[in-house]
Amino acid sequence: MSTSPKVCVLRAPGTNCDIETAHAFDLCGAHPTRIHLLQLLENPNQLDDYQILCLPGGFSYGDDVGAGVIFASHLQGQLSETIGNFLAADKLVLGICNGFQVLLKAGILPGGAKSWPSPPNQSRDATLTWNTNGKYTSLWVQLGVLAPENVFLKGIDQIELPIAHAEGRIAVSDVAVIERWKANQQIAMCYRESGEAETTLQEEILDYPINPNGSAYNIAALGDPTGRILGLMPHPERFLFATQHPQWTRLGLEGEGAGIQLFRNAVNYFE
Ligand SMILES: NC(=O)CC[C@H](N)C(=O)O
Repeated sequence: MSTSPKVCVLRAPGTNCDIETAHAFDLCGAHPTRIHLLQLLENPNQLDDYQILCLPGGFSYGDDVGAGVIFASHLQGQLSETIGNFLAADKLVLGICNGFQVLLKAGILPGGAKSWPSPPNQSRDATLTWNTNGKYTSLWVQLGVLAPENVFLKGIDQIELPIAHAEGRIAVSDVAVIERWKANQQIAMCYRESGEAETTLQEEILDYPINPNGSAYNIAALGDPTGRILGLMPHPERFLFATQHPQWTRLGLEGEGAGIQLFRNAVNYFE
């Protein structure tokens, strides 16, 4: 029996990408509902009704303390058990930009269910921090997929998407972290030059604007070891239609934008 998944698009004060993210899931036949974090805190059990949890982009709590930190502390605190149940089930989690920052700062990534619950103030082996250029940066980037088994990335080899962030640089405590991610197929996407035949993980940090934020190993997205969680800095919900691409006339693009495939893959998982 095929069912359309219910999607909880969880927003907090300062989230600003929830409407278009819900629209992306809607276009793919899912049933998205935008839920405010304060509503979920009042009744955490409502999350059990959903198959996909999506944390959209924006400026939750004004990026005070650090992008995603306050939102993350709510997930680690009052919602710890609810999130734990969600992660343990055969369900999907997607974090886009600020949502990725929340997933990483809460400890939902990189370990997923295995490393939950994740107490606040625990030392982390990776974080998202300020772009090397010290500025909020908004441009289109080329990405290569390195984890084709991640549910969201099925059938995508490379993709062009926009980024818009100030704290998008992946930093890791040491190279052993990268080795572990590599072994578990957790390095989901990397910034790359356009026109290259294949994407390889390379230590050399590619120059701006190819790698727009100076991320270690040019990493743009991470998954958990099961491939059911994805966090990415680029915004797939901003490329649902060809006409959203800045060069759509020159390139002769028509119809859908490439970003919609991530949402469709998530919906197809439940068929
Ligand atoms: N577009 C976003 O989600 C931005 C995330 C975050 N506010 C940052 O600037 O890093």
